[in-house]
Amino acid sequence: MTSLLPTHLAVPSLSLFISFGSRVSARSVMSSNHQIRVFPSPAELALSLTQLMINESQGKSSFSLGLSGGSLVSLLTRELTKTTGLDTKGWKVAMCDERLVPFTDPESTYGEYLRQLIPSEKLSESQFITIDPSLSVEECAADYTKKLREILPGNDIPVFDMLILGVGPDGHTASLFPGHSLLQVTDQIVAPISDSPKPPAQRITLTLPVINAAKTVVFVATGDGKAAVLKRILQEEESDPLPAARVSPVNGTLLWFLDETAAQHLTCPVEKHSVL
Ligand SMILES: O=C(O)[C@H](O)[C@@H](O)[C@H](O)[C@H](O)COP(=O)(O)O
Repeated sequence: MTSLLPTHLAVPSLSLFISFGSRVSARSVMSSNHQIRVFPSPAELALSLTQLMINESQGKSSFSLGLSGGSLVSLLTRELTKTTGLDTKGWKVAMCDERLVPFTDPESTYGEYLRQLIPSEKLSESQFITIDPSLSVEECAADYTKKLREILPGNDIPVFDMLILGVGPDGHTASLFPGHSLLQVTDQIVAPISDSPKPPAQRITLTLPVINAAKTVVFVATGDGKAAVLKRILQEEESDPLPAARVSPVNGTLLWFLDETAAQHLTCPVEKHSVL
């Protein structure tokens, strides 16, 4: 099959287009800037994701990347640490959201990337844009806003090259939770949250305007626990859409990277990929 994506977003893989059923909503229709890719296993997904990151950053003097926490950390770092010939010199890595805890706390997302990634020397600590966990959550969001504006100057809304997001079984993404007032924020690029339903309660998060300004947004979801919510996000037209369903890059590309278990309830068109 010929990919509709720009060549830098095409992933070298055996891919087979399949269309399931007839229940297709506007959200789930694949287009040149919206694709759902399904992999036989999380390992194949991670390999393809790494290839995508390499393709997108190749030949660029700088590559701004936002990473999420949760299960993504080990899925991604396991693959990145064994990738050879990776040129990450220009990479600047921010967090799509971060928990307000010291970096030594196992709950710290940056702390986890640090522990799992730095020993492999694929990235250095200085390439990460980190929060200051000694601040109050409001000050922390303001400080992180300043740091992001420094690395991504020139636009009212900073434009990341790539954001990698997870999705919770409740449909949250980054630290944007269903029904939360942060979903309405339009005048901040980083917002504080003190009542996160997923512990720890205090976090900072990118807001929807900055997520939707990114050039490429990749959602990663694996496992049974995500299957039901993915069907809602990708196939239902809800009057009050779940946070992950509100992600729709204005000028960018939206890619869903799922394993077969997470995609088990989808009846919309998807691309099946196998890279091993
Ligand atoms: O603080 C965090 O945990 C995240 O950054 C969060 O937004 C995560 O991406 C989702 O909760 C999915 O997490 P799982 O993949 O672990 O379910």
